[in-house]
Amino acid sequence: MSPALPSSAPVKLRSRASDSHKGSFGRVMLIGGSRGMAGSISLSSIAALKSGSGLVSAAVPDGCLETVASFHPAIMTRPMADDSRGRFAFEAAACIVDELAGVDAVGIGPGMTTAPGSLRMTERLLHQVHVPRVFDADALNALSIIGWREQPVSCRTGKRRDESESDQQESGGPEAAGCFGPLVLTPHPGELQRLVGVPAGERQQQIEASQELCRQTGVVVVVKGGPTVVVSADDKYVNTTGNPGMATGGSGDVLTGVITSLLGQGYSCWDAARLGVWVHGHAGDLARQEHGIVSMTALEILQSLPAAWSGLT
Ligand SMILES: NC(=O)C1=CN([C@@H]2O[C@H](COP(=O)(O)OP(=O)(O)OC[C@H]3O[C@@H](n4cnc5c(N)ncnc54)[C@H](OP(=O)(O)O)[C@@H]3O)[C@@H](O)[C@H]2O)[C@@H](O)CC1
Ligand SMILES: Nc1ncnc2c1ncn2[C@@H]1O[C@H](COP(=O)(O)OP(=O)(O)O)[C@@H](O)[C@H]1O
Ligand SMILES: [Mg+2]
Repeated sequence: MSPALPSSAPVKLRSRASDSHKGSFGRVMLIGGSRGMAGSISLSSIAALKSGSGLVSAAVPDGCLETVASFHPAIMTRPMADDSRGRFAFEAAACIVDELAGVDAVGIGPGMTTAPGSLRMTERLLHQVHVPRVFDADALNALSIIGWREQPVSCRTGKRRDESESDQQESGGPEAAGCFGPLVLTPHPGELQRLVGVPAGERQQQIEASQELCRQTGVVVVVKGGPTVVVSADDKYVNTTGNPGMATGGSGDVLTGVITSLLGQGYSCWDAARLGVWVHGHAGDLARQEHGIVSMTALEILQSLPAAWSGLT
């Protein structure tokens, strides 16, 4: 029996002009990975490619560069300083802002660990980078650890107040809407518990706390689950695709790449998050159809993205 046709996508896919070139569809960078978790950032990077990005780079700890590079020849890799355990070193954070010159969107977090270098990297991405960003996995854990909402941040400059005397006079703090620029958070319930302090089992309360977070900071939150709910300051979207076969390691890493790609193509955070979760769930449904709910893996979700996107063009 074939599954029911999917409900329609919440956002219309943009058409491609005949004179478009790779720069027309966004240059994106995925940041993450570590020794032992090179697969996660590879899944994200390939998902971005398969979601239409013109150019995809992966910034990874030097020690896992060859592994990440070997998964797909079209992914460019940027070696970043690593520590003795194959995680981002503190020095990696020093040059990440320069690495992002000319990049249209960034996704950070999968497989990154919460090593000191990763915490610093996340902090830089939060305060010093203003292109649209997706924070997932360990970037979310890093936010919880660094106490991102308690830090006095200038909405105008993005600097911490103690970094700039002139900011002392400015009104508004990190709680003012839009402080962090265009930013999508993609927590699963465990990560969300760390972020907002509401237990993973309390789904409705987690959604409400996420919306409060959106109101205070201007971010968009993808509350993962079955079904995933996308939350903004004044709206909620309940996704209609996906299935429990997607409860398999790496499926969220694929989503990170999909949403980052859409941000790089110019979709707003709200549209990129809604369209991203929809097509990701649709790919999951196609993977289930072909491989079954028991055996499907994140790799099959990734490999179903072309068919999922084709249904929209
Ligand atoms: N191939 C690779 O390289 C892969 C690498 N990966 C990388 O691994 C790193 C760790 O990420 P993670 O998500 O595996 O672990 P973590 O953040 O500790 O969260 C788990 C905790 O949250 C709780 N929890 C409650 N509800 C939950 C829910 N619905 N969904 C999920 N969890 C839920 C859960 O509760 P429990 O299961 O114990 O009931 C547990 O206490 C990260 O860098 C990631 O990118 C992965 O992407 C996989 C593929
Ligand atoms: N029961 C389910 N029904 C629908 N989707 C699910 C279900 N379980 C997990 N998913 C989806 O799979 C993904 C899991 O993300 P995440 O937990 O971050 O995985 P990982 O970190 O292993 O890549 C999310 O997009 C989530 O919505
Ligand atoms: Mg995850």
